Amino acid sequence: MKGLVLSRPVTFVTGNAKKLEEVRAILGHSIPFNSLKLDLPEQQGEPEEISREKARLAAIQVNGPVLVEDTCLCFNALKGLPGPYIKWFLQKIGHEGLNNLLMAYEDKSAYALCVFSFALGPNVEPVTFLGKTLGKIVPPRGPNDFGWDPIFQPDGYEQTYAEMPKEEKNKISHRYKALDMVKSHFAEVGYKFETDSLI
Ligand SMILES: O=P(O)(O)OP(=O)(O)OP(=O)(O)OC[C@H]1O[C@@H](n2cnc3c(O)ncnc32)[C@H](O)[C@@H]1O
Ligand SMILES: [Mg+2]
Repeated sequence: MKGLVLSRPVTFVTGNAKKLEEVRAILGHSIPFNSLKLDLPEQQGEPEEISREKARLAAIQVNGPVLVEDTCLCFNALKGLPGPYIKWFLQKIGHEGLNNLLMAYEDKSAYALCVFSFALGPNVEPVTFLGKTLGKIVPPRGPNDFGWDPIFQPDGYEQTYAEMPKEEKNKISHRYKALDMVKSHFAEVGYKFETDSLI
């Protein structure tokens, strides 16, 4: 649908202010969007389906074009767990507990996975965009202001996500990579916006 005109900006639906901060920094004005704080139910299942279901629910509530994302932290020694359940693991056992999950394993490697889903509106099948950054789980280092950033050290870096400048994280992160795919999709489809209201 080349050049499809959207009657309103995309609504990025999230309950997480730190995610929103990074999405704003990464997207800039490339896609006109506003944000809506909705704590959508957390589904179970495979990351892509969780993200798609989130978009379906968001599109019904917003009754318009929506963007959502679900983030997973996957430990290779645990065959990808905690994965999409990282939020509960983080809440219940914290950074130390997450390190302890790998105590019995040599393999501390992990990857951060971000799955964005975009739906044009209610009852329109969402499209998903994945971004993955490889790294390893380490004892916490750096400011504790965003989730599991202090325990994730991306491959090729000596710093954890938490220790590195935000601009650096936003150039290499799982969120940056997934949003890059979102931007390419919007460019390919050539969405036009009637309103050019920006966030
Ligand atoms: O409303 P939504 O968008 O769902 O926001 P959320 O906070 O519930 O986020 P998720 O469902 O994606 O759960 C992912 C968990 O991982 C955390 N998280 C997400 N992205 C992160 C990042 O880039 N660095 C560190 N922690 C992150 C987030 O705070 C949650 O605890
Ligand atoms: Mg969530």
